[in-house]
Amino acid sequence: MRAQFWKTVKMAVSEVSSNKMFGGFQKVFSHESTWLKCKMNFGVYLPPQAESGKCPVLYWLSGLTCTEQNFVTKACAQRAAAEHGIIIIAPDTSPRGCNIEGEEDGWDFGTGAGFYVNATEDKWKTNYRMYSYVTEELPSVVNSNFPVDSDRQSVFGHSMGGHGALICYLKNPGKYRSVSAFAPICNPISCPWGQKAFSGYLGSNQETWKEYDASELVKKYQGPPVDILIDQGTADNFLPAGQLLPDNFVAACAESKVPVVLRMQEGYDHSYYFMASFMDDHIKHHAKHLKA
Ligand SMILES: N[C@@H](CCC(=O)N[C@@H](CS)C(=O)NCC(=O)O)C(=O)O
Repeated sequence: MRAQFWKTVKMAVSEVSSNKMFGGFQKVFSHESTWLKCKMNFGVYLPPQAESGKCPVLYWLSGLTCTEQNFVTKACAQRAAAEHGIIIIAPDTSPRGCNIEGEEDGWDFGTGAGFYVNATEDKWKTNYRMYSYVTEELPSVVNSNFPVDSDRQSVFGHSMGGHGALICYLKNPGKYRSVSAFAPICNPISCPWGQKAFSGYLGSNQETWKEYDASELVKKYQGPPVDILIDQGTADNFLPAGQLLPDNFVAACAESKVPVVLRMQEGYDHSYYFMASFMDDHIKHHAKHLKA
């Protein structure tokens, strides 16, 4: 029998599903989140290399309306993760079932739309703390339950989660080795989705919003050299709708001399079909940094 030393650690998680894939396992676990005060699911892809030793870890943050299932079933990330020996963690996008009035009223706020911020408004602040959940609680759960090399972690994501990845990276210099995003909401304080979410979770003082806006945060970034990769489809209908604003982020990066590669991908939309098409590139980008 192969060594599975990490299974001796006390498990604070319970397995929901497990499917062998590319020699490793795509699993889903649930746990009781202390920070969010509810039960949360997260996906874990364990590459074959995780059977015999520790592997670097890549956190994926999904977009509006998603659960952990969207990435697990539609992103086509497992083949490259197996090839490079990287564990991928894919959490849900918000707390669920907290019985907060208005939580289920729309698809772009409340359930499925946590925006990776720590809410400060009374109604939301007890549960909607996705920033601390993905940067602190979840990594400690993951590090204590899976064969993770915790010094080697990176983050990427899509849309709301692409922005989440950028802010997790920019707010924590040195914590993540690399960052990338698909069609991120680059400047939430200047777009309808972001303005709705930030006014709801953070209140009316727009100065506090800047602490969670990548185009603002990059202007004051001081940390290790950055190598940001962003893919954006030209046929993404949220681009002309002014929700994504990649040019604002690129301009802010130029102002602060932070290098960024924005690739405009001809004819691709906002969907997981688009992301699946470039997923290998993103995992290769992270592998370069995680294994350096
Ligand atoms: N409300 C629309 C748009 C929401 C949307 O496009 N969400 C993106 C993230 S911003 C997504 O990943 N949807 C789930 C999927 O495509 O699997 C819908 O529910 O389809």
